[in-house]
Amino acid sequence: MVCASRDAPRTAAVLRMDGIDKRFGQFQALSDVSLELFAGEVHCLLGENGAGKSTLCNVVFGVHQPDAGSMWLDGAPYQPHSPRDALAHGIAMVHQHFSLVEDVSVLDNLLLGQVRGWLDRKREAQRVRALVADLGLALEPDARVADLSVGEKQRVEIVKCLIREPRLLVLDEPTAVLLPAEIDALLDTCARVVARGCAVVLVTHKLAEIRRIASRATVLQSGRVVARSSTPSADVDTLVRAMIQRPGNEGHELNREADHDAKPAPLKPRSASPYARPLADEALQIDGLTVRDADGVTRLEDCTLVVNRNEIVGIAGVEGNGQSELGAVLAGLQRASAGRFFVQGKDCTQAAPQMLTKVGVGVVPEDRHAVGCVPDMSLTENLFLNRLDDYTRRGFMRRRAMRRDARALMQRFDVRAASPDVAFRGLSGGNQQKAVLARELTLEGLAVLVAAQPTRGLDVGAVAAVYEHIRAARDRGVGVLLISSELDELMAVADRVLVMYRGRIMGTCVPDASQLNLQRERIGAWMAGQTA
Ligand SMILES: Nc1ncnc2c1ncn2[C@@H]1O[C@H](COP(=O)(O)OP(=O)(O)OP(=O)(O)O)[C@@H](O)[C@H]1O
Repeated sequence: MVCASRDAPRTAAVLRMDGIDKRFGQFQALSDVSLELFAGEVHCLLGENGAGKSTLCNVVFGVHQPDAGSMWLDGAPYQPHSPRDALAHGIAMVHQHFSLVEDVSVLDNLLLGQVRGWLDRKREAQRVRALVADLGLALEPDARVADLSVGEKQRVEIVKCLIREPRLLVLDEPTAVLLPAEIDALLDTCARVVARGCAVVLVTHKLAEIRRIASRATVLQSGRVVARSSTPSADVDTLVRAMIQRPGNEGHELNREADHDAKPAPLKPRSASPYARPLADEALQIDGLTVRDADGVTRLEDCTLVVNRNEIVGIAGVEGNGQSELGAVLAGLQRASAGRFFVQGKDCTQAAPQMLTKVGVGVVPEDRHAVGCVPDMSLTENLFLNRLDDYTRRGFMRRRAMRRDARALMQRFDVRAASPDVAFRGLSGGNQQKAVLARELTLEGLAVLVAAQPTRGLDVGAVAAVYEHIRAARDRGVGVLLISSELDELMAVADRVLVMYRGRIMGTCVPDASQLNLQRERIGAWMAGQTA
């Protein structure tokens, strides 16, 4: 546990922001935000999805220019007109989404845009190795980025920033896609970085991270600062309350308070029998699905399982153990090398995504940016992407009807955006996720929902709402396959949990609150490949 930064001596702020306003069209994303960031400190930025955290980071990093207010860097006026300008001023940022070139090496990615003229690769590789060792990170400069895990890619992004020796490092939700061990490593890196005198801004929804690392915290709500703390680990409850409270409905919002890690659904005791719920017919039947990659490596092996109507089946496992391939095959995005799957008895093994939509398969993909949306289209179009035909008459789009229905979906799923007409790429990360969920959960004739990491990047309130939507779908007869790397989530929501390891199903467990510790141990062993 590292907390060296907490008592760092106070000096003048590295960066001071005074009365920052930012509008997108008519939408006020930031209002009168003032903030001070100090060397040797981790400053956590908190707030619901769409509160303005990324926008604020982007103002600091020169992606957006503020409409009002001023910034001061080490006491001098600071008005970055581009990220390049921010970098030149010693400010670096890791965004929510990776910006690496997949087909080249780690080293090439690290040096991209930095080196002009002749490059001494050997010397640069040594410099990278030294920095990486100093930060306690495991990273091989010659590895190809495409072969790295998500956690390793995140490390490359961070090293890419640190190699420039910034005085301020902005990390916009860097842990959303990481596994627990990777998060630990990242927080240790943060602690080391601040110990060297750097200031760090960390955007996070995870309360354990605030407790562990934050020197200071600021809460944004609807673009305004609503709370600050210089002792965040002691004030977590108050900060969460400030984050989710709305003027006029405090009582209601406080019910959503959660003093744990952004996964607020309580664990409810369950019946010991997996079949206490009346079993109707099978929604999804998977029979011996096998996926081999281009190199002939088996990624998914002889996967056989059934998801019944009115049932949520969870798939647990460390990421990279075949879950992605299973999700991709069921979404029609990848062909199986062997085996078949049936949706309500119909063989869909060769079906394309459009056909799967027709037979009632909703898919929340793990990477919504790659397959779940079209960023340049509007929010409305993305909400109805899989049913645009329903809104087309004689070759014309019925835009008014679409907009009306989009508004209704936005309200029902709490998708917060200035209007249904905004470009999807303009939505906050969490609101994009909510929009994809809204589209898939409201698919007409939904029979099977395949949801991979559906709560990734969502705030505490939104996570609870997603669990409710998934349970409601189950209760109206949908069979849900919930793929998640969060064991707590699966134990709270799923009726059965299957554990995958190296492409195989290792075991099944019916979550039971009275045996939770025992079950977690067993699942942990399966996740590590132990069968006994
Ligand atoms: N380029 C843009 N164009 C239009 N609106 C935008 C743009 N960028 C952000 N917004 C809007 O500003 C608001 C704040 O978004 P922001 O991404 O800053 O939220 P956030 O707090 O980071 O949320 P999350 O936790 O979901 O990532 C959102 O309503 C979003 O739709």
